[in-house]
Amino acid sequence: MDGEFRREQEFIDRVHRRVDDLCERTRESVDEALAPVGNGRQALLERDVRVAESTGLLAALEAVDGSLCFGRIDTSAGPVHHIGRIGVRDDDADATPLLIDWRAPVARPFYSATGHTPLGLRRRRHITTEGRRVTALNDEILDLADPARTGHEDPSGDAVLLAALDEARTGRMHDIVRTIQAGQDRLIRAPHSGVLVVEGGPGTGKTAVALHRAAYLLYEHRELLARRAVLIVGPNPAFLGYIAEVLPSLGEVGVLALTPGELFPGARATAEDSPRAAAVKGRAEMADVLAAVVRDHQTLPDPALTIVHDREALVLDADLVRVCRDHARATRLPHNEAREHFEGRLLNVLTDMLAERIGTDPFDGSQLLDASDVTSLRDELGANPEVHGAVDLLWPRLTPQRLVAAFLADPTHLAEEDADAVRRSGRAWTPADIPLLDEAAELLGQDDRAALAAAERERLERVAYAQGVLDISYASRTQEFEDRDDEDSEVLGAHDLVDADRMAERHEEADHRTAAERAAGDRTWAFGHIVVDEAQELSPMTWRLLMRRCPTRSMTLVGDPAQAAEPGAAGSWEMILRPYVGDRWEHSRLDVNYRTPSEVMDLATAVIRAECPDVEPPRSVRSTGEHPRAHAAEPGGLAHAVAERVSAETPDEGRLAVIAPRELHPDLAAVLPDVRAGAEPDLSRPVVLLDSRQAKGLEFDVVIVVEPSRYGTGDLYVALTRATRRLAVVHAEPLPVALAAGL
Ligand SMILES: Nc1ncnc2c1ncn2[C@@H]1O[C@H](COP(=O)(O)OP(=O)(O)OP(=O)(O)O)[C@@H](O)[C@H]1O
Repeated sequence: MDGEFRREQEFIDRVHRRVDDLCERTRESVDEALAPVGNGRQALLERDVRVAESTGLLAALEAVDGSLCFGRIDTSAGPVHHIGRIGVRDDDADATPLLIDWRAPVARPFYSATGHTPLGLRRRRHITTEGRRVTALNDEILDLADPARTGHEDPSGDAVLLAALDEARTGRMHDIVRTIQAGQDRLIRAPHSGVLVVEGGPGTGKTAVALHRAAYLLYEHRELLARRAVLIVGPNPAFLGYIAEVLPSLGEVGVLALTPGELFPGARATAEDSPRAAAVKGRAEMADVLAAVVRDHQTLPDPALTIVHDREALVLDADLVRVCRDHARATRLPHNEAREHFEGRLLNVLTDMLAERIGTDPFDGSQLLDASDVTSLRDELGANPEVHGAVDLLWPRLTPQRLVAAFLADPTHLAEEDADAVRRSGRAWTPADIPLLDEAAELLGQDDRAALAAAERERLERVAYAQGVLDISYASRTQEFEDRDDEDSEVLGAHDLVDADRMAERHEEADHRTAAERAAGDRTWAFGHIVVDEAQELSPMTWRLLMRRCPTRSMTLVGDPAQAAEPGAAGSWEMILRPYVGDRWEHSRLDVNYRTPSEVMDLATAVIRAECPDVEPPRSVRSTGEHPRAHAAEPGGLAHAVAERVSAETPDEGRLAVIAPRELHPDLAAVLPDVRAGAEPDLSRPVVLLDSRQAKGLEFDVVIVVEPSRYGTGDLYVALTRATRRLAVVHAEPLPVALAAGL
């Protein structure tokens, strides 16, 4: 071990000792806090504070164990900074920063300095560790005039990146904090406000950038985002499982990840639509259709309704009810909220009718009832079940589920062929129904205001209580947890981990829900930031839903129109965004493919260009020398040919995916050992069976694409670009022409 190695090892040991120490003290603090305390309010308050502080800090510290420090920058001015997944301070009187969080401004040159623009750096060092042991140093000299050399120089500057890309896949996405490239870094650290669109071909790191950006924003705007949470929308459950560990490993917990089929609390999509039905349901015009459907429930009596009150028959005809309906509609309130106005006006009409009937002097026609008599009459009418029945009939209370289910059973306001496409027989919701439910909820509004007001009163009491807890926490903060204003104020404190709202929620149900968890159950939650992956797939109706969830329009949208399952489903970014943000959005491109070797990418490029000649696929950063191969199966022997390929290609380390049309899955699962066909593939297994939609966003060391002629071009392009090392194609049917030409 040379001197450079030894010094880095000593440094890494020191940081780990410090973190172990912090963990130990934090654990003790949790144990102490959890020990029985008296029933006194003060004791309980203090315990809440300590548990909240300590468990959050512990989670952040434990999440990064083993890969704490990965870089170092030596500045021309002299100071040296070590960069890590979290920031750590020394135990000395000044709490000197030992390790700088990768997101801190001081760390930025580690990612963006070049020989041309060294940003004040002399040298950049990548430190590779296995567990706590330093295994490699890779240095880049950024100030060529500086003669000092360490013997660990990496002249190409990309050895660490290429080694990371060559690693066997695990079925889980890993963070890229060690090797974020300058172009990616710029997007990760782009300002929080506004809409940022990141477009790029397969494997260009769009998902990685979006997730690291979320982590960066949670660091930069942690107060706001811990309170409002970040929503990540990904294409399918397998994808969300795949990315699940990236953010916690970066130390972030204020994140809610959902598929489009989970965006409406209280309903979950479990069925699939035909492409035609999904397209119809996704059109922006569906908002008008649903508004018309709601209006259809605000009916006029035909024939007239008769209400018997005190033996008087009061007749409500269409003209009278129309007046009430116009009045309620003029309030422009959602349907369930406007009902009260309808009911009020209807009662007035009935009261006038009744007063005239029973209160008119038969001799001179004057009104015998005074104002208080009329009020009593109105109250009596208001208690008459027949009046309630009439209101229920003419302006019923509606739930989004009832409204949308009734609409889908008998679709109205649609052209006949569209109605035929969306008419459903089953009861399960599909992903395309979710934005319809949300739209319906907007149109209907709440009808339980009394209950909500009571709940709000209770909540405010709990917030007041929790504020007391936090005030104690602030007054009793230790230096260890104290937040600092300087550039690397990375150690979390109670005020970062909890706020009064969140604390209040804990007391509501004695649970420990984060803002993200609360947001999951609240349709009207306004997120602090929304990240959408595979954004090219979302329909205009889903965009409407998402924009409602983000009134500040702070969003990161990543996608690749060439990978769209239904080309042009939502139109261009401009068409999507203009209605919501005008031209106030930024568009950027990533054009280096970090996943797919050039041999595989060349083939995928030929396939996509055959249909979309204008597509500009990304340039692969690696080549493996292994060309994709086609394997023709005997008639009837497809499954066995696939099984043979799987056994020949399964890597010792890493993952293999068989990507096949859904209808072939039962036959394939029957011949592939340990492989199950199902809606939610288990990516932790060495061999996984998927269809192309399920493979979106994922990657595997080896990919076998089965019967490619059955895919649309977008889906085939996705399937072909999932491999990090090798691709094989197995088919019994003729291959698509462009694919055959490239193999
Ligand atoms: N700077 C980087 N350092 C190391 N690995 C990287 C880097 N950028 C991207 N990668 C890796 O490249 C692979 C592809 O990245 P990612 O999945 O984010 O691409 P994508 O653009 O979302 O792809 P697709 O559109 O095909 O789903 C991942 O394994 C990711 O970790």
